[in-house]
Amino acid sequence: MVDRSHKPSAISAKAAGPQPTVDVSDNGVTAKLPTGESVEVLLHGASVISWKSKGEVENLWLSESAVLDGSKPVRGGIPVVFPNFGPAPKDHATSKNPQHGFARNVRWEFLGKSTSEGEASKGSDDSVKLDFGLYSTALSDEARKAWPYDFGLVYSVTLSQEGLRTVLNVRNEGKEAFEFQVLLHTYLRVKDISKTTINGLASATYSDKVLSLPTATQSTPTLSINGEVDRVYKSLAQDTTSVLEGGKPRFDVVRDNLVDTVVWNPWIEKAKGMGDFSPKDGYKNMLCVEVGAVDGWQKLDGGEGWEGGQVIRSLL
Ligand SMILES: O=P(O)(O)OC[C@H]1O[C@@H](O)[C@H](O)[C@@H](O)[C@@H]1O
Repeated sequence: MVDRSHKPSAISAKAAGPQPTVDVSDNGVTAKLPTGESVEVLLHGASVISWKSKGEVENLWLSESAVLDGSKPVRGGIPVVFPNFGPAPKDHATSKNPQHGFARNVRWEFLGKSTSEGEASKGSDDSVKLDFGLYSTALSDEARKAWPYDFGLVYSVTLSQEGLRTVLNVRNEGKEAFEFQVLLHTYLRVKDISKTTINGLASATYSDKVLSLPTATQSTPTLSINGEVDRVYKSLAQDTTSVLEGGKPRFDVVRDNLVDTVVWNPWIEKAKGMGDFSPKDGYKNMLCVEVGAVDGWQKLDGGEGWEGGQVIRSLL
């Protein structure tokens, strides 16, 4: 029977409510939820450059002199590191690639958005997912020569009230196997690095680039940052790394199919040496907690796929 009561159904009542907005420009994509959260992604490197929680709190640190015109990687936000982490090793197929690979330094394609309505009964929120793609066919001849594999990357950035999810899907579109590393180089914004601590790394093995130590063990349950830090924590048992401010939870960074985490803060001298790092005392307001698969290599046979990512929760 046709319902002529004109009572809105639960579904249409929800659909009639405010919807997420997505603005696409030549340079990037911005999405905003009706509850106030927002995310901004540059097509250059598919770099997330802003993620705000309800109340307009910016969660990511972006250098005031970050170069956003596509001529170099973005200093801040979340650059995507692929297919090599750090300087490419001489004896590997990535050896001709730049530091941290090419993905953060090329223009990606916006593939589209999808929105989903939350269901209170399942404890889920409204969310908006933005998909970005990068294919070997879009690389310059020079970049293709340096790393001559056929690949397809899809990077999905999902904004919800719960937090920000960023997931990278890698496909080997060719016949020949290739090896890669992945890192989501997240610059978290903190109020005061001297009051910031990190939990979730206890007893983990790490390499320390500042002290040139190939192997060390995290002896304290909590890590404080009192100087330059550049460590690769490997094969972490816990999937969550927590950042606290003044002892209060500020961020949870949850890894999915990624077992390593880099902790980086350049401190005074290294910050001075980076032309695109400002203000120069900006190291006091940032902390990189970078989830990845960077210890050794992921091997992907022709036609195969791999996926890994993170959810960052802002706990204010
Ligand atoms: O200056 P880049 O290439 O963005 O790299 C920044 C830092 O990135 C971190 O992931 C590395 O562990 C550091 O060694 C490096 O200095």
